[in-house]
Amino acid sequence: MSEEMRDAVRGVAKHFPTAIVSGRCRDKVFNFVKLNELYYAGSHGMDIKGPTVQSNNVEASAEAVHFQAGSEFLPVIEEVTKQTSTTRLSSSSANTLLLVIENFVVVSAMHGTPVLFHGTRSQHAAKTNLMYESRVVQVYRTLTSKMEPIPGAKVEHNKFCLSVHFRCVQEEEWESLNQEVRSVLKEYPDLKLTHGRKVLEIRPSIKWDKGKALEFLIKSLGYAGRSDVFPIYIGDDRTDEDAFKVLRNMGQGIGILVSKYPKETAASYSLREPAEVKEFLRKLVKHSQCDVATEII
Ligand SMILES: O=P(O)(O)OC[C@H]1O[C@H](O[C@H]2O[C@H](CO)[C@@H](O)[C@H](O)[C@H]2O)[C@H](O)[C@@H](O)[C@@H]1O
Repeated sequence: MSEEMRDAVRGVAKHFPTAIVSGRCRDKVFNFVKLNELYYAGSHGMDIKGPTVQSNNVEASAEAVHFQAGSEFLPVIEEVTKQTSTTRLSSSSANTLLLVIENFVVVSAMHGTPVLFHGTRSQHAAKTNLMYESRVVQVYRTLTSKMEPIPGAKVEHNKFCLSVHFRCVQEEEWESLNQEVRSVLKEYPDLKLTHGRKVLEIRPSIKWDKGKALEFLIKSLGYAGRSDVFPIYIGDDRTDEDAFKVLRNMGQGIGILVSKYPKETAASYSLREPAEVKEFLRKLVKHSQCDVATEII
C-alpha cells in the first residue's frame, strides 16, 4: 500500500470506524496496511479482529471484537466433543456446530449458517479451529505439488482459505488446472470453490463471506438500522459483491465498485481506480460534517 493511500485510510479511521475486508489472511493484510486503528477481516471475513489502538472520535468499543468463523463442521466438532468433556456453549441440537471464539463472540452454525451469540472463550472451539487450519494446510500441500508442472500457477495460503492463481498460466492450460483443483476438492466436501479475478478461491462450505462479515461488524458495533449511521463499502473484487448486496438488503449505506469498465454489480456507485478511491477518502474526511456521504460522490 502506498504511503499516500495509508494516510488517506488513517484519516478516515480518525473519524469513522474503518475495516479492511479481504480474501487474504488477516496477518498478511495487516502487514500490507500497517494501521493499528482498523478492523481487519481476513480469509473472506472468517477471521475478524478489532483495532489494537483507538482512533480519535470513534465511538465504538472495539477491543472486544475478535471472531473466527472458519472453524466448523459437525464431524470435527463431534470428534472434539468426544475428546473433551466440555459442555457445549450453544444449543444442544445435534445439528448445531460450535464455531470459533475469541474474547466475546460465540458462534454456532445450524446447518452451516452461522448464528452469533455473546459468550466466553471456548477451548474446544479453538481446537476445532486448529484442526480445520491443518486440513487447509494439507490441501495447500497437495495443490502446490499438483500445480508444480503448470508454468505460472501459484497456490497461496490464506489461513482458512486458499487461492490458486492462474493469471500467469497460458490460457490453453486453464481448463486442466480447473479440473485438477476440482479433483483434489472431491476429497474435501466441506470445502468449496469460488472464482475471483484469474484466481480460484477455496473456502469452507459454510455460509460465510465478506457480506456476512460486514453485517457482523455493523451489528456487533450497534450500527444496524440507525438513521445516523451510513456504512460505505468499497471493493474491486467479485467477492465484494456479497458485501454490496448486504448493504442493498439492509437499505443502509452504499456499495462502491472500483472498476475501469462497466460491470454488472450490486454496488450503487463506482470509482475507476485506487487513485480515485484515495481522493474519495480524503473528501470523506474533509466533508465529515456533511449529513449524507453521497453529497461528495
Ligand atoms: O479480497 P481482496 O483483498 O480483494 O483480495 C482478493 C485476492 O487478492 C489477491 O489476488 C489479487 O492479486 C493478484 C496479484 O497479486 C492477482 O493475480 C489476482 O487476480 C488478484 O485477485 C490475493 O493474492 C488473493 O489471495 C485474494 O483472494
